[in-house]
Amino acid sequence: MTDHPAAPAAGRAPAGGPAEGALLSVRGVDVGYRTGRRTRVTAVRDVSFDLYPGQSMALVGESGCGKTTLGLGLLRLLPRTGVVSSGEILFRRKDGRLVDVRTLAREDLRRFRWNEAAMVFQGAMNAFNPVLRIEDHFLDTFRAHEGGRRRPRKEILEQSADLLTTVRLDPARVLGSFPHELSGGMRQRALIALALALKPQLLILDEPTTALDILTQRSIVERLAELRDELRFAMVFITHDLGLAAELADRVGTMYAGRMIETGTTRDIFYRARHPYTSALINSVPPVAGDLTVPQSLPGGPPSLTALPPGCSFAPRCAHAVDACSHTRPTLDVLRTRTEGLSHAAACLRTHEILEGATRD
Ligand SMILES: Nc1ncnc2c1ncn2[C@@H]1O[C@H](COP(=O)(O)OP(=O)(O)OP(=O)(O)O)[C@@H](O)[C@H]1O
Repeated sequence: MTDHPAAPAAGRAPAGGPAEGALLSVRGVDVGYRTGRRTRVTAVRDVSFDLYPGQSMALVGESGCGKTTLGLGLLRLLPRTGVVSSGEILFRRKDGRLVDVRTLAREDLRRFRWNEAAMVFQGAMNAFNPVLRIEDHFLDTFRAHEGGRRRPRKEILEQSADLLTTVRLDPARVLGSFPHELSGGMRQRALIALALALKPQLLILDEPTTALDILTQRSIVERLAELRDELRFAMVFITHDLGLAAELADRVGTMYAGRMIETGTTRDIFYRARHPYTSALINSVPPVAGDLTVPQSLPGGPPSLTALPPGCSFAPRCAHAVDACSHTRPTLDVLRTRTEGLSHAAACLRTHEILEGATRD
């Protein structure tokens, strides 16, 4: 059963300027990488969404679909060969001003990162400088990003100790340690504490618990959810782990070949997926809820970014594809309108026809 009306699309998702009350309004963002003197690939195409304060959005999709590129692009942390080549990244700053992250000047961008938005990468070992103790990372971060009076070391270390305690680490053990002296889980927690140091309004987490054992993953995820409730930061959570997405996210965006092809509440996506790719992704792993069914593999892989099919990028792998799918590119159409960016939208020409087949409940 579904509560979706089998009605025509209610409009395109989302368009126009910034959404009222949103922390982040992403509009038509493309991100490209230079691959040679005259060659470039577009790894993220025409992505738009709104994120509201305190919301948690998971980005899911197979490897190479553009999740990390989008996350890096939002904070302008792309490698030198990468560039946000079009669109707007509108962000409501702590002082209430709306800025386009794309146009921030160097110094302003430096203040924006950590203070307003921070990113936690996969594999904290690479994020830490191996020759600096954890306490030095905190000192450097606070000093580099706090303007005005230079605070005494003791005061910063006390604050750092409090932050480490919030992620359930023992500051007496951790502050004086070098990164390699900590376990992977401890390092990842320390990195989350560091990312939260300047009370950002947005945290982008890229596979923050991959490579950790399941119990450590669980405890970090639970703590993150609690911290989000306490501190009200918004999260963009990049993951391959659909179980984690279901647990930590209010909403999910599915990415395929650089586009966001479905977005909705976590319930929409896991129980009423309306894009065959999202359904296939969910069916390829044991269910996160409901009856135990046999996972079905999804043959093939995403297309090369340099040779995208003219119509729907998923058509060559899609069991529901018809002729039109190979030449008409579907737009991300709203299927069910909700406020605060929680509308359910899918980019599939056949959404209404394949409705029943795509639902799980
Ligand atoms: N520095 C780069 N130069 C050129 N192409 C790149 C670069 N980084 C990523 N890409 C390409 O951009 C596309 C998107 O990659 P991205 O890492 O964003 O995907 P992803 O969905 O995050 O994958 P994963 O889940 O494996 O991290 C891929 O085709 C990738 O090959």
